[in-house]
Amino acid sequence: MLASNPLLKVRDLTLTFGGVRAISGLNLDVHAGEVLAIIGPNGAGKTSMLNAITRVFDASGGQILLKEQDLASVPRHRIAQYGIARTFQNIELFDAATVMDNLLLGRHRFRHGRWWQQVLRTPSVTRHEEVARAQVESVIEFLELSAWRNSPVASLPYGVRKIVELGRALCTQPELLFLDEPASGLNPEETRELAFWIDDIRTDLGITVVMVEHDMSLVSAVADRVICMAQGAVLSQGTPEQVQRDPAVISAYLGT
Ligand SMILES: Nc1ncnc2c1ncn2[C@@H]1O[C@H](COP(=O)(O)OP(=O)(O)OP(=O)(O)O)[C@@H](O)[C@H]1O
Repeated sequence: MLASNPLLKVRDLTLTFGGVRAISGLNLDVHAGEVLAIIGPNGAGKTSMLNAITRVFDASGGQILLKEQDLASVPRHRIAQYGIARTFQNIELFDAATVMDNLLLGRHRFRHGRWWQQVLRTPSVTRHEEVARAQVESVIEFLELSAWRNSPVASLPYGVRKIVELGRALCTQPELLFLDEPASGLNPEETRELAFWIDDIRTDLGITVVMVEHDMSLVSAVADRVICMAQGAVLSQGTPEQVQRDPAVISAYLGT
């Protein structure tokens, strides 16, 4: 049974781009400890929803409440401090930098001290750097990335780059993790592996996961709950089976 007090509440959210209404009065809850999948036909507003919650775009109206705290006025660069991390549809990593350096960037929100303490490398700055490295090492171990640790990201297979991006998000030690089409570009075997990682992230690390995903094999394998969006709002929600069988969902996908 779902906890009565959601971790995240989205209420009457609206997002417009010029004359286009990408999100239109969206209401949804995310419960602590769940894996929630957001599905829906192209243009349904899934990525816009994710961008509004993670503050890439300013919503035109409505509320985004994380434990009752409204995120609407939180600047994008501070969202990680609220325990929120995300990955992107098109992987966003520093290609020339190594896996290790990309993961260390994920620790940015924990950077300690004023600029002069950083320059002088005071003991407390050094201590914080050690903690950062230890956290990065634990993520490398968790996601089995040690073989790639010193490789530039540009030299890695696509599927590994996706896991590195997931790792960078984990390095921020989030409470709530958003994944934007994590299976896109992966082959069926990589998608099956991804399902295990997502399950481990929820079970072993206790992180709540919200993923926007088209691949129903991944959704069925890991999602506790599915929300189908259409035209910027929630069309249907339930278990993966319930939503897949909903005639309204079938007709939204068929465009009828
Ligand atoms: N930056 C933008 N500027 C203008 N219009 C946008 C922008 N981003 C999204 N839109 C429009 O908002 C609507 C919702 O798009 P969005 O990308 O959120 O849908 P989606 O459900 O994620 O689609 P897909 O599954 O194809 O990624 C679409 O009509 C889209 O053209």
